[in-house]
Amino acid sequence: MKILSAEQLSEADKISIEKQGITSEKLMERAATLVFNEIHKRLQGAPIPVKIFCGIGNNGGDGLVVARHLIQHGYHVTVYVVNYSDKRSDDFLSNYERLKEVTNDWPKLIKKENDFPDIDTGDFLIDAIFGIGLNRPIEGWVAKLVKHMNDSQAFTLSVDMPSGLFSDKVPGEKAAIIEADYTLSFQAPKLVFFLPETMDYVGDLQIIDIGLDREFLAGLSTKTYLINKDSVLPLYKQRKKNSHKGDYGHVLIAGGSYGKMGSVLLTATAALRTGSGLCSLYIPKCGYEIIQTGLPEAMVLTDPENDMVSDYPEDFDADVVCFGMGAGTDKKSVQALKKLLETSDSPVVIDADGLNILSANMELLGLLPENSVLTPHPGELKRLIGEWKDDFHKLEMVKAFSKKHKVVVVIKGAHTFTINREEIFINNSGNPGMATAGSGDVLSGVITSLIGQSYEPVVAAVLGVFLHGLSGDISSRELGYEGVMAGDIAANIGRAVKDLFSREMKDQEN
Ligand SMILES: NC(=O)C1=CN([C@@H]2O[C@H](COP(=O)(O)OP(=O)(O)OC[C@H]3O[C@@H](n4cnc5c(N)ncnc54)[C@H](O)[C@@H]3O)[C@@H](O)[C@H]2O)[C@@H](O)CC1
Ligand SMILES: Nc1ncnc2c1ncn2[C@@H]1O[C@H](COP(=O)(O)OP(=O)(O)O)[C@@H](O)[C@H]1O
Ligand SMILES: [K+]
Repeated sequence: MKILSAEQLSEADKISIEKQGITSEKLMERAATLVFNEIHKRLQGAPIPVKIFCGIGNNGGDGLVVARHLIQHGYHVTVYVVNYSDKRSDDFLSNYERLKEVTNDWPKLIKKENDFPDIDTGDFLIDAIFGIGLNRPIEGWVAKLVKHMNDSQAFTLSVDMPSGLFSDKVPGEKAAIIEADYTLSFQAPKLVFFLPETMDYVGDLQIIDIGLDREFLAGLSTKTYLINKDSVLPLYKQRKKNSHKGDYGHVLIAGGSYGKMGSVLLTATAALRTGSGLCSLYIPKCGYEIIQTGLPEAMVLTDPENDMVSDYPEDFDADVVCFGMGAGTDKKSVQALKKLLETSDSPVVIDADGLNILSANMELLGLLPENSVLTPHPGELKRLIGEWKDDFHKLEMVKAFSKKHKVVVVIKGAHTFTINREEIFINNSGNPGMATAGSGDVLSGVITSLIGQSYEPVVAAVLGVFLHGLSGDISSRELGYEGVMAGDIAANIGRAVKDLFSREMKDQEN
């Protein structure tokens, strides 16, 4: 699914109005009626106080349309106009007039702090103050109103965007922003909804298709995508009936150290669960029995060292190598990674201590085979590329890094971002149950396995991250967030693949 900028969305508005021969007021009516429908579906006529805060632009206009429909359906509605200026938009004004059709209660104007209404925790708030038109931070009494709404702890639904969020930049640290419980956003997701610094304001997100011109939307170019089931289904390669283990890749996983053999065990398990034909591990001697007992399906080669890897078997014929989990950063392990990079010309996957070794020995970056995949969490990323000012700056820095070193970078997090040169793929599967030791090791195994099965590295990363998250979702459904362990995520990868094809789940998602 494409992620669009505010400019692209405004342009899509204009074109759709022209091509569909409708007025902007009609488009507002259509969009806001869909918002009303969603609210009505959930509230089912409940007699709770609904307080709608409308700005004076088109986001406020949406709020007025929603208000009209709610009043018509018998809800207990109070409409507030957040009167921060006198420049009301045309469609706001016409919908302000149209409220007369359904009520004699004129909206209450808020012009200063004294006008703020009391808000009870049990109220249902609709935030239609600002949408994609916000062009500077909210200030003065409007900022205090935002705080008043947030402090109330009342359930808050934002129309299009939580007011105070910009679609294309991170607000300042002390900015006033509505903390929505639910956001109903028009037509396309916005990048800020997924960034670590701003995603908490959004609450649960639902994108509403307001029927903008399909042809125009299809032609819009973007380099940023939200990845859901529909995006990954076409990437998946069906197995051939007439095939054998040699067709599904031989992966080699190198790493582990004394006390940290579980990490490579998890990676190798995940690789086999993702369908690798053959899986070998290159580990220190101390791990031999652990792996042979823990994963009889895997083959094991040992390093001359007992406690860490210090070397690399250069004549070993693997389709893809993954290096780093549990490896430590000893000088000897630096040599091991160096030798791997010097001998390999096909893409490798580097995770965990492999990344820490790269950060401390930047000259090794030049040895990375083209299209290698690096899978840092934010801490590892900082060591690798340095500090960023905010999440947008981080994305620019990672794009530059990806271009310079010709690698794919997977920034792990609640929404994992896969960055390939200019392109950004934002993952939309997964849950907080996956915040548990070793789940990153599992992800490396999944991605490595897919590369071994001949997926392009960037495709392996995007599909692998999605499957890993989906497997986490299946695991949490069964075990609860707290109960999920990394091994469960590895164990459920096959179910995640099956789940990709289940229609029922797909329908629930949208
Ligand atoms: N296709 C779509 O996306 C549609 C969008 N519509 C709505 O239109 C909204 C955009 O409307 P507008 O462009 O009128 O903008 P907003 O309603 O988001 O903002 C209102 C105006 O306030 C001013 N402003 C910005 N920041 C301010 C600040 N900090 N303090 C005071 N004033 C400030 C700006 O001049 C802006 O035009 C969308 O978010 C959506 O809710 C719908 O009505 C119809 C379809
Ligand atoms: N709140 C969350 N929601 C979704 N996915 C998460 C969440 N927290 C962690 N994850 C996923 O779990 C994995 C954690 O990886 P990492 O930080 O490397 O952990 P470890 O080093 O213990 O393996 C990543 O793939 C990340 O995207
Ligand atoms: K809003």
